[in-house]
Amino acid sequence: MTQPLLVFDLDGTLVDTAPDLVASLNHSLASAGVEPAERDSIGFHVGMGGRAMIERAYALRARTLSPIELEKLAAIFLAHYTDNIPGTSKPYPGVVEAIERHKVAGFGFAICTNKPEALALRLIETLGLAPYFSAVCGADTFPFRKPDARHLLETIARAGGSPDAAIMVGDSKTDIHTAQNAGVPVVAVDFGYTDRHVSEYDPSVVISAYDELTLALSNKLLAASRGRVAQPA
Ligand SMILES: O=C(O)COP(=O)(O)O
Ligand SMILES: [Mg+2]
Repeated sequence: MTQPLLVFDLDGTLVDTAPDLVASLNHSLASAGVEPAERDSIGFHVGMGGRAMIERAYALRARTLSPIELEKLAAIFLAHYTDNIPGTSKPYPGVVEAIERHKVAGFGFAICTNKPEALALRLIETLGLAPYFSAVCGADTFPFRKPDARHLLETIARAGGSPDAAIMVGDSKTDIHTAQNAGVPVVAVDFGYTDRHVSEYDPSVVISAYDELTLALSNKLLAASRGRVAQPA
């Protein structure tokens, strides 16, 4: 029997990276003489990568940003973020316990993130989480990325799993649509980085804390999807 698999998104799902992402954003803005941004003003853009955050900060100030300036600031952002990993980033409360109880029950684990793979690896290694994950696939691991179903399906394959024995856990529209495109059930956390409440994207289930990610819930989701063959959109 294929080992059941939990596939986690990273930013906003497994690890709360927002404070460090905003710190690196503000470092890059300072290099251009732009005043710092508040975390709340960046909103869900914090989960969309450095360029999206920089564009958001400039738009809030009605400042123009040329493509060249954007690339320059994005490089400054990335260097600062990389140099400071893990910063103050921490796994969300209860996530390690949820992983542990699934591990004892025979589950494997993978990460499917739109963070660059090297940054994702560095983050989970410095947080001591790397040994749990048999595959860590980022935005640049394949020629496609979430919401393309193949990002999730290839992550599952690398981890030795199967789409009909896998569950995605994510915090955003992108994660939910990726899982839906792949025919994989999806647990949405409601405490991550999202533009609208995750329930609006029709995930299999919404949780507000990791103690709700029980074995009973995972087994129920797997039982419901067993026998269905994933059809990439
Ligand atoms: O960094 C990003 O673009 C988003 O990362 P995530 O897919 O882990 O949420
Ligand atoms: Mg996320």
